[in-house]
Amino acid sequence: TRSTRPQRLLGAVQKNATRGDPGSVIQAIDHYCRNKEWAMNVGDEKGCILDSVVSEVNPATVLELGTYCGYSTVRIARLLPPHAKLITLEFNPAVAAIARQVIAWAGLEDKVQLVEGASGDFIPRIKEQFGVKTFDLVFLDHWKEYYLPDTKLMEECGLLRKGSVLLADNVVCPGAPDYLEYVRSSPRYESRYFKSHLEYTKVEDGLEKSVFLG
Ligand SMILES: O=C(NCCCCCn1ccc2cnccc21)c1cc(-c2ccc(F)cc2)cc(O)c1O
Ligand SMILES: [Mg+2]
Repeated sequence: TRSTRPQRLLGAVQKNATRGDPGSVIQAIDHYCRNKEWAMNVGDEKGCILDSVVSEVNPATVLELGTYCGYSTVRIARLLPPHAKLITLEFNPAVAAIARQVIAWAGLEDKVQLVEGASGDFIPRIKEQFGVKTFDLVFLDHWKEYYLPDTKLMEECGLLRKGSVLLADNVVCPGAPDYLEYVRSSPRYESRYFKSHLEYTKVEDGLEKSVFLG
């Protein structure tokens, strides 16, 4: 049977990237998705904005909602300090299996814990199951209609502290209008939009960075 897009993306990594070299994994994915076959990675342009936010926050604990093939997981994990932890959640087991191999090819498996499941079930269990108190950084890149309910759930579960940073992908395309309205109007967040483009295209998109004020 025909291979899947994630399988073909992994093939491009194994063919073109050097084991243990996260930069070459990032480059291999971007080259493949720009020249051969589009895929919904955060991409190189928004990826640079992601890099700058990760470097600024210098997080000890990171939550990523929406692993996909592990592109943004690799981008984030390669910048983390030695004992920092990144928990990433993927809904689709077949996609998660690809992401594990991409993360391993980059040599970053020790910094990353990939969990399979749905955010609504997973978020209330994080404290108890993963021994995490609060997250310094959350990267939202899963179902766009889940951004708002999951943010409220993280608040309710006490997973955010004064200064926690939420960074949301795709707030313009596909869009997360209710989430944007919430973080931009709530007195509990200081929000800023980083204008960019939908990965590998000229279509407008951007990242919304929102600092939780407690
Ligand atoms: O849909 C997107 N991502 C989400 C994929 C599914 C996530 C499923 N999932 C993972 C963890 C998890 C936990 N709980 C519940 C569900 C969960 C996405 C789409 C586009 C896009 C597509 C077509 C187009 F024409 C323009 C733009 C671009 C992006 O950058 C995207 O990120
Ligand atoms: Mg995205």
